[in-house]
Amino acid sequence: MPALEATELYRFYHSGDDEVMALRGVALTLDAGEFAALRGPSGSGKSTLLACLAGLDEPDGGVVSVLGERVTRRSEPERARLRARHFGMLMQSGNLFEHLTVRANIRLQMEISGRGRPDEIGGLLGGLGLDGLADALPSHLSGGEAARAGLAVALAAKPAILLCDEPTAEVDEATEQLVIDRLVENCRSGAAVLIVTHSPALAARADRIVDIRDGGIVHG
Ligand SMILES: Nc1ncnc2c1ncn2[C@@H]1O[C@H](COP(=O)(O)OP(=O)(O)OP(=O)(O)O)[C@@H](O)[C@H]1O
Repeated sequence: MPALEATELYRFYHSGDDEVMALRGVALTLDAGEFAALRGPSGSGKSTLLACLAGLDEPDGGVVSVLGERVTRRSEPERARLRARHFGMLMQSGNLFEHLTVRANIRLQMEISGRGRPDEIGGLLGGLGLDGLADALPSHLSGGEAARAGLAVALAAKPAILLCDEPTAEVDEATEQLVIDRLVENCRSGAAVLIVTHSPALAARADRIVDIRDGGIVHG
């Protein structure tokens, strides 16, 4: 059984009289232990796809299943339960509660998912080059630090499926390698990993490249 399976996903947006077809019949299967990089130009549908896969957005057509359980066409509380149980997510923004420290954000994720231990937080942050920032508030972090703190939250519960939107967008090369190493590590421990990225270094470490154009997968 695949970790994540999407069939015939469609998503339309309306603005005024215009209709944008953000996803047009996307099919994607991701196995446990597989590391896939999702590439595509701006506006091609990458963030929309991630949101639909994670059950953060409801597609207008198609089905998403996680470990054999359907995510689509369920109530928000049911989708939230599936997200907490199976997913780690890093989106382009909104990954951290601004009034909570980095440590408290990670603890909250551990509590919601029922997995991970507070004594692991130091190691998690150290592994992402965030030593000394456990007690910082998100507003005191740089863009790159906030993305890595969001990634620490996503990794905290050792999710079966990890979905990340450009985790290395704002970091230097050495830090990028650190982030890639953590992603690969999680994948080797059995997670299915899908990363939206423009980074050649990250794509080079992926088992598989998925290319999306105009809401349709053209390769992978
Ligand atoms: N809430 C929305 N309302 C209307 N149109 C939207 C909305 N969200 C996305 N779109 C449109 O859907 C298409 C896909 O957007 P999406 O954000 O998924 O692309 P992307 O590949 O992630 O882009 P980027 O790399 O710039 O983040 C674009 O044409 C975008 O303008």
